[in-house]
Amino acid sequence: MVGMNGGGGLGMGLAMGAHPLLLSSSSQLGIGTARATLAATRPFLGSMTRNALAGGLALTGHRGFVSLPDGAHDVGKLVSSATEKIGLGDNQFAAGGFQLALIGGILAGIRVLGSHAIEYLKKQIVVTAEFDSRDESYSWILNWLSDHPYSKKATQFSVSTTIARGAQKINGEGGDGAVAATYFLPAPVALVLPTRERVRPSGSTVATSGAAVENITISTLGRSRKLIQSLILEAQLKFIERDKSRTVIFQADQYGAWRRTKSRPKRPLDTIVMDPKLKNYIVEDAKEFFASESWYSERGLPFRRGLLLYGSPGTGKTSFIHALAGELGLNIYVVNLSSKNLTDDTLSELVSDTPSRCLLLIEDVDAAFVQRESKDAATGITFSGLLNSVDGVSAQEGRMLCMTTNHLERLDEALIRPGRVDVRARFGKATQSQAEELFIKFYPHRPPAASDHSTMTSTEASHLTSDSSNPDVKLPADTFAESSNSTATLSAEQTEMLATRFAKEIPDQTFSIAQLQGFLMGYKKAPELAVKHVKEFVEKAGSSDVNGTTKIGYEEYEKVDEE
Ligand SMILES: Nc1ncnc2c1ncn2[C@@H]1O[C@H](COP(=O)(O)OP(=O)(O)OP(=O)(O)O)[C@@H](O)[C@H]1O
Repeated sequence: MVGMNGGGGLGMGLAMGAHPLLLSSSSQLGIGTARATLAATRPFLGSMTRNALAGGLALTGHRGFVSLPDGAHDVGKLVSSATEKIGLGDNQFAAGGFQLALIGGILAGIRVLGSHAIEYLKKQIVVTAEFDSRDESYSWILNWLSDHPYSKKATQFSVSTTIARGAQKINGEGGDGAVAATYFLPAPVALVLPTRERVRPSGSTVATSGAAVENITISTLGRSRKLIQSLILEAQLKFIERDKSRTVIFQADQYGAWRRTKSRPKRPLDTIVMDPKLKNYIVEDAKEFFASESWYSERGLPFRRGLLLYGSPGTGKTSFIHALAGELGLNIYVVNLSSKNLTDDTLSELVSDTPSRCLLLIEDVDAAFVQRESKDAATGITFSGLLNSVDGVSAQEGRMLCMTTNHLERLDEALIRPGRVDVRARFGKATQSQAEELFIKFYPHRPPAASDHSTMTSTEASHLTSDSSNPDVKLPADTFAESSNSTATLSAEQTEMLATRFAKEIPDQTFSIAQLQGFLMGYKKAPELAVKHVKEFVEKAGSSDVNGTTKIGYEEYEKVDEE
């Protein structure tokens, strides 16, 4: 390789001999001798060529220019006779320039031919596969490389916060944490000749392109593709195996292609607080849909289903779709209609590029359009473009379109007509029983035991909550045992009692689950304090103090935590 590069440098230098700049420079360096020689006698043109050649070499920084290879003499003779033939022999300057150009051309030709020959040879003896970071196969290979034994010995790493899988995790995965996940990715060493390269897509600049693109190239010696094929298959299977317990989320990138953005552990359906009948209906409907492809094809119906979830912010629409995807074992493809990069064509391509079994999610579908009018002139998509993508001929069979909106009334009827939307579900604010359910799910508790002596009596519990507005209320001593995590000491019965008291204070269908959850977050380890302060929270609702995240009685909480 080094040799090839060295040769390349020499060829370049000589090819540049045809360049006027090099010609004039050459004059300074060695052409004086050449001119004298030329003036004396033409048969010495060869030596002029040699001098010019030496000048060119000197300019390229080549140290060995004084000892030219023998072949150069032959080239010189060839060039001299060519100069004679085209009648430039009388004009020294023209002849000199022509000679330099010719030599440069010949040697550049040799160099190009040489690199072609090497490329050809490489193709004969090396099989190469290239993986682009814009494609999912890149993640398979990265994952495979990072798991491979050689990577454990790797001494070079790159650190990434954008690759959600396929690397040794050092800090929480997939956008759930406050700090971006960070991974050690082994830099490839010679195994089957993998190389990794960071490139910027052609035509883009630092200012215009976002992230640079990376390539991994894997080469194996020999002519058989089998090794690389089995490696790719192994990498893919390994990756799929890892994904089984996770929901992968894809988003359109700036080039209009799907890009895996994160993967999350599957969200269990029972973490979603909602009307159980509605939950069950949607889940069963989706399961039935995915199991009835032949039913659709027998009737000539497009094998697609549309689901529209509408309701106030923070009522669980998006969370439910994530849980549904987990339940069905599908990945989610998210389209952001407000994206400036999205045009009718890219949307149509994206929709047709989704896999045959997936959830296609368009969030806040009202955000881009009010009725048929585009909200923002800069949005590249039209209403008819959206409709065409949703149900055009290119729309992928076997996918479920899920749309969410906070404003059903703003949607054009055409978008939500049967055929495009088959199931509409309203997500309302929390009922009292949902507030109670949320409380129980929020605080972990011991499973009920036959003889539980440490349980709080119902009198204690009612004393606590009936006096919840009283700051001097005495909390039962055993509720806050030695552990700083007081919830660990609560039995199921205690938690249920507290939950009932909590829910009693929550007015029906006034707060979203997100708001209530935000309030409880202020008392992560102290359910009793949550109950104590819930009345205050409700009274202050609507004021800027209560946005669902304010910690009321923070100092008190800290005190409890220290005990
Ligand atoms: N019904 C629910 N069950 C469980 N958690 C919920 C529920 N509703 C909201 N949450 C919690 O509140 C947060 C926001 O919920 P989510 O994004 O699903 O609401 P949304 O209805 O999609 O809101 P938006 O309309 O603003 O997008 C999440 O952390 C979620 O866990």
